[in-house]
Amino acid sequence: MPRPVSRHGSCRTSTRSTSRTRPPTSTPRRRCFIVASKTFTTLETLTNARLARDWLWAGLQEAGAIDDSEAQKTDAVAHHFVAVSTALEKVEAFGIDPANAFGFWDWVGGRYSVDSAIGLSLVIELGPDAFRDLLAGFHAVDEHVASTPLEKNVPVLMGLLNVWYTNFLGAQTHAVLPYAQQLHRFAAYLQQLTMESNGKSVRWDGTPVTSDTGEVFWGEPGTNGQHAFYQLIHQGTRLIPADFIAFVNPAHPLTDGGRDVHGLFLANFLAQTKALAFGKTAEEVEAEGTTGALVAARTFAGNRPTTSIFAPALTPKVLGELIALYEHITFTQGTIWGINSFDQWGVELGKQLALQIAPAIEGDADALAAQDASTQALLAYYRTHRHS
Ligand SMILES: O=P(O)(O)OC[C@H]1O[C@H](O)[C@H](O)[C@@H](O)[C@@H]1O
Repeated sequence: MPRPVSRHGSCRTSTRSTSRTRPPTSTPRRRCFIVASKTFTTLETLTNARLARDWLWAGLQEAGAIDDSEAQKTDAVAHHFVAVSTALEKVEAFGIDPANAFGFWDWVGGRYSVDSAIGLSLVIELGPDAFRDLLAGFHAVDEHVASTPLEKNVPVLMGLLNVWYTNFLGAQTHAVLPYAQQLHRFAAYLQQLTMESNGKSVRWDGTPVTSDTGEVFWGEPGTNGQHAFYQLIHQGTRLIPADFIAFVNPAHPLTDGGRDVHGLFLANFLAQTKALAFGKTAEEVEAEGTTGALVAARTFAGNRPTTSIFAPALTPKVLGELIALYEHITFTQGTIWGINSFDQWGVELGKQLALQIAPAIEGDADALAAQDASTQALLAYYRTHRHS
């Protein structure tokens, strides 16, 4: 555990972390920064950390709390910053005392780390009880996976279904459609989990895979999607398996003219999955009085696969269960495909190239000359049009 830090107020008294790109406006004396980066090398994270450090120094100097000496600036960082990282020597080089770093294990990939020390900002935001409940949700699903026969093992069955949709029915994408606005970023969360894990084309042994792997995960809250892209899921030419996620009890109960708003809302969830499963035959369309070419346009083939995930309420525990469910689904698919769901060399390449290109953006002639023609042209455009 990091030791408490005080003197300037700082990490012992502050209660909120920040991951904003603009520094907070309140007094720097009361700010504690949590820099969360496993490798402590990620360009965006470290840039934000340096900006926060500059902001802190400037604010403390303006308030007369420190002077411009290196000793006092170093001391300020030691008192106002903690880290969550596995790279303790880099944490120290930044100026954070490694004793003020929450560690975890280097084999925990970012996309699997919210339930590790990386969740520190969540502990602060939600409180330790809620975070414990979140962990209990993860644990419940882990136990289920470890102790349930494969034919009844929910994440295994869902993973196998995804392999079936992808490799036998030709599905390219997978939609996740929560009927809860609080989960409006859940599909984006799952994009890192599933696509970074299973976006691979060679197996563990280096041989090329012989079938498609990792689907494109995407989605939006159902109430938005059903007025937008559901049309393609209902009647398009592509097969799009979809997970519908809904909750019996709403976060904010409301009534409209005496009717439960959430009940009306859930009617949509049930209607959409029913329509996708059973469609509408030409006979049913004609029985409604439709004739001619419109009959075909109003006919729905149905048999579009969906999975309904229905829970009592969106609590921290249920959120933990949901995340763990998808983690195990991802692992199941990766296992069937024989790929390593825990590396991400494609992302690493982008990070390395960004470090090489950054000097070219700043005008370094050698770095510019080292780029390919397309990147050089884009850099030339940038340098021509950049203000000041
Ligand atoms: O925690 P860091 O080392 O800063 O990494 C942050 C992120 O960097 C990359 O984008 C990786 O692909 C992610 O898996 C990781 O979560």
